[in-house]
Amino acid sequence: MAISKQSVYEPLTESTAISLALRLGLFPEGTPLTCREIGDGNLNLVFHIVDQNTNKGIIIKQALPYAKVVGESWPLTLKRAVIESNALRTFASYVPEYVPKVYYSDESLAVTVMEDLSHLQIARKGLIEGKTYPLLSQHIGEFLAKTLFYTSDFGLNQQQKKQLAQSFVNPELCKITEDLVFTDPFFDHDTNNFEEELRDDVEALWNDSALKLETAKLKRKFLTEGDALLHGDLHTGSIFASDEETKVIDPEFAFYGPIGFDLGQFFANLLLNALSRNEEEREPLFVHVEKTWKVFRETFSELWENHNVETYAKVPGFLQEVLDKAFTDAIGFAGCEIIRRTIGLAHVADLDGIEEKEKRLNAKRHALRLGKTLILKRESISEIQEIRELFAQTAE
Ligand SMILES: Nc1ncnc2c1ncn2[C@@H]1O[C@H](COP(=O)(O)OP(=O)(O)O)[C@@H](O)[C@H]1O
Ligand SMILES: CSC[C@H]1O[C@H](OP(=O)(O)O)[C@H](O)[C@@H]1O
Repeated sequence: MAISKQSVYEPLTESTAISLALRLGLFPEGTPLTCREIGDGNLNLVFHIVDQNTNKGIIIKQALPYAKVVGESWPLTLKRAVIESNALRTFASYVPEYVPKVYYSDESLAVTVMEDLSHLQIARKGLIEGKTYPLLSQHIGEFLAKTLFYTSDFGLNQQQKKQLAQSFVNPELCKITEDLVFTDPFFDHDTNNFEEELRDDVEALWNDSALKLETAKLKRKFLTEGDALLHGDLHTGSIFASDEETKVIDPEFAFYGPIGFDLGQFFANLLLNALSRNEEEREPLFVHVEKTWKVFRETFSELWENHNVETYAKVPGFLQEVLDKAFTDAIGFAGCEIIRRTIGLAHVADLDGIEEKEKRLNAKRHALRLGKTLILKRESISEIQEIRELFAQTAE
C-alpha cells in the first residue's frame, strides 16, 4: 500500500506497517526492521516493529472497521483510534509517567503510533503467573485520582471541561459497555457465554428482580453522569507492569462518565484474579484493592484542597460527599464487571484458564455470588476492607 499524505483507510499488513514507520521517519531508511502483528485484544490490530541493530521498537495500533473478536458482522467506528490517541495525550498532560508516549496518530488510517512497552508485562498475565506487582495500586490510585480530578469540574473551568467532554463523545464504544457490562448478562441474551453446568445459577440471576433493579440504577449512572474523563475499560489487560513501573494502555472506550467506573473495573479485575487463586495466595490482591482506594482518596483529597476551581470546594462535607458517592458506585460497577466477565461475551483468562473443571465452575459460582453481593450491598459498605469479608462470606 502506498501511504500518501492524505491517507485512505486500508488495514495495514506487517509489510505496510514497516513502510508507514519509514515514511514517518521513525527509523532511518535502510534500517533492518522486523514487524509482527501481536494484537491479542478483542478489537484492533497491533504491530510491533523492531530495529534489528538496536533492538529498539515502536508500536503501531490500528482500528479495524469492525470488532476483531466477532468479525465483519459487527461494524465498529474507526473514530475509536482518535479517541484512544487523544485520551493518551490528555492523560499524559497529567500523568506522563503512567501512559505510553504517542509519537504520531492519523485519523484517516485510524492508527496510533506509540512507545514500545515490551519490557513490561500485561498485568493480567503476570497476576495469573502469581506475580504481585508491589507498586500497581500506588500507581493506579494516583493515575485515577489525577486524571479524574483534573478533567472534572473541580480541576478544569466549566468551559474547558465541556469542550473536552464534547471531544470525547464516544457513543458506539459506550454502547458496547452498556450492552455487555450492564445489560446482556442479566437477561437471556445470545451474546452470553457460559458453561451449561452454570445454567441454574445464571437463570437465578436472570430471575432476580432486586438485582436487576440495582443494576438498572448503575447502568443509568453510566448512561447519564458526566463527571470526568474515564479510561472506560480499565481491566488488568489494559495495564502493563513490572515491579517498578506501571503504564495504562488502550483507552479507546474513553468518555465523560461517573468517577467510580474506572475504580470499579480495576477492583473487579483484581478480585477476578483473587477468585482464580487458592485462599492462601489471595492477600496481595485484597491489599491492592484496599491500597488503590486509599491512594485514590488521599491524592484526590490533596488535589481538592489545593487545586480546586469550584467555588463550593471548601464547604464542609462536599469532598466527603463526592468521595462517598465514587466509593459506593465503584463497588456496584465492580459487581457488574465481575458478573459480565464470568457469563457474558468477553471472559477473562484468570477464570477460564483454571484447568480443573470443578475448580473452575466453583470459582465462577463464587464470582456470581460476589458480583451480586457487591451490587446489592454497595450502599451499606462503608470501608474498603469489607470487600475481603464479603469475598469470604460468598465463598460457599
Ligand atoms: N505500547 C505497547 N507496547 C507493547 N505492546 C503493546 C502495546 N500496546 C499494545 N500492546 C500489545 O498488544 C495487545 C493488544 O493491545 P490492546 O491495546 O489491548 O488492544 P485491543 O484494543 O484490541 O484490546 C496487548 O495485550 C499487548 O500485548
Ligand atoms: C466486543 S468488545 C468486548 C470487550 O472487549 C474490550 O476489551 P479489550 O479491547 O481490552 O479486549 C472491552 O472490555 C469490551 O467490553
